[in-house]
Amino acid sequence: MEFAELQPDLQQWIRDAVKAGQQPSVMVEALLRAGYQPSISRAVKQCIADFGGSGDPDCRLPRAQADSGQRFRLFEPQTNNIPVDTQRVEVLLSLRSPNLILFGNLLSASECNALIELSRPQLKPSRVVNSDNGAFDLGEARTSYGACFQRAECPLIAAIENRIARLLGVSARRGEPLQILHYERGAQYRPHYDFFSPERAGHREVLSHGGQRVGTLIMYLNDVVAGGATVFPKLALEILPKKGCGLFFSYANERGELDYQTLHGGSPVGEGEKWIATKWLRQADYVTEED
Ligand SMILES: O=C(O)CCC(=O)C(=O)O
Ligand SMILES: [Fe+2]
Repeated sequence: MEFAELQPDLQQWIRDAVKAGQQPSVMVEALLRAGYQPSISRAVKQCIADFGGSGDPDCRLPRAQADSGQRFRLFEPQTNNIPVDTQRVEVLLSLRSPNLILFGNLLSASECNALIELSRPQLKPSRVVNSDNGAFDLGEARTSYGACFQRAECPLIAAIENRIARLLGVSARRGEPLQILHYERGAQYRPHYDFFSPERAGHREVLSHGGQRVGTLIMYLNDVVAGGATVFPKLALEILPKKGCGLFFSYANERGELDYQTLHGGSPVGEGEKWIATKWLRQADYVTEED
């Protein structure tokens, strides 16, 4: 059993034990007693190899992840009840290929409301990266309004980012700034890919900060009266927004290649309004000139 394939909370348990200097044999024994298969010892060995040295394990990437380039670890939940700090996160849907998980109860209602109020005064028309020249263009492909928050910009954002990091087993430093989007009635985000095309000149600059994007987490901040689903046209899948839920998907298939099945968009809001918060995750730490 590979360490990278374990549930995030089990990974965390093993990392914490390694960090605390626990003997591998004692850890394996405890895991076997808890009902894990003997192959769990392999995962423990990998964790020691990756995190056994000095430094804070939470801030380093497991080697398996770092080596695998664009491939995001397959997130395979074993339970639909994952306690992460203040929330009991539920798993409502899990798809292996592409890897896509719908989480319930990821954010509390008051966190959703607070994120909306925080961004209201800062909303500006959304832009898309022009793949030819790297400029951030306005366009009818995206008719929402957005606001952006630097990592850990305030305690609320930091708490949410830390929760995401623990849930997905990924350092918060790999996250881009949190983006809040507001769609009014009729507004939409046409189907697109969240990853960058390395061969397009305009994407080279964005790739220089932390490499390729590997996954997206869309958090729904309100209930939409009608429409506004996140749609995956190639999968014939529609996810209707529900306050507090989170939709995670990663873009690499089993061979580590970018998966074009992850084409997705926000369909037009039919009635009411739609608010989401998006966290994109990179291959490596996301750093900008300000860092
Ligand atoms: O509005 C949606 O549901 C999709 C948003 C999206 O694709 C994104 O933020 O990258
Ligand atoms: Fe997207």
